[in-house]
Amino acid sequence: MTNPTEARFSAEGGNRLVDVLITRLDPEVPLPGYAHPGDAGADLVTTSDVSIPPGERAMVGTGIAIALPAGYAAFVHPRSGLAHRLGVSIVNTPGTVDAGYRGEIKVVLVNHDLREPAVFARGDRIAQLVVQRVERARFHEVERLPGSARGDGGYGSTGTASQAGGSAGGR
Ligand SMILES: O=c1ccn([C@H]2C[C@H](O)[C@@H](COP(=O)(O)OP(=O)(O)OP(=O)(O)O)O2)c(=O)[nH]1
Ligand SMILES: [Mg+2]
Repeated sequence: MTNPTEARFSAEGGNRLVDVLITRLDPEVPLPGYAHPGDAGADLVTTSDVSIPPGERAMVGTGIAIALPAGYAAFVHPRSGLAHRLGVSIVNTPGTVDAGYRGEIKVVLVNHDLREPAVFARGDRIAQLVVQRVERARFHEVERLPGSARGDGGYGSTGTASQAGGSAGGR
């Protein structure tokens, strides 16, 4: 594996696998692990014990650094179990790890619960990393954009009621 910037692939089940170089900044942390075949996210652990007071946030280290191939990014996503059980998410979800980033992957956890502190021990799985192919845009400035069915409607313009009956104009 001499050129980390060139994507190399293999296959496993339905997934295309891309090789990603990784170093452990903390020799005791496990490599990011996929819990099941086909899972999109590989779990990341915290290297420190942390207690996040109600409504507050904390940046935790994961003890790993990676070199993604060019054309890839990794996204740090929350774990749904922590969200459901504890009210814990990630402030900047999903966090973006650029292909050129060689520092430690860190996670900015937030405790949305307003009563209980969120307590994690070193080695607990606190987030998941999703590696994805990404495009970069070439931006072409124009006077007028082409028309579309949506136009400038957004921010709830379609309402919340079911549209199964085909009625337009939501509320
Ligand atoms: O959850 C995250 C998000 C980012 N990063 C690292 C990798 C990423 O490549 C770098 C910069 O992230 P981002 O571009 O989101 O932060 P910024 O505030 O724009 O910082 P910068 O000015 O360094 O780009 O920080 C993490 O370790 N975890
Ligand atoms: Mg940035």
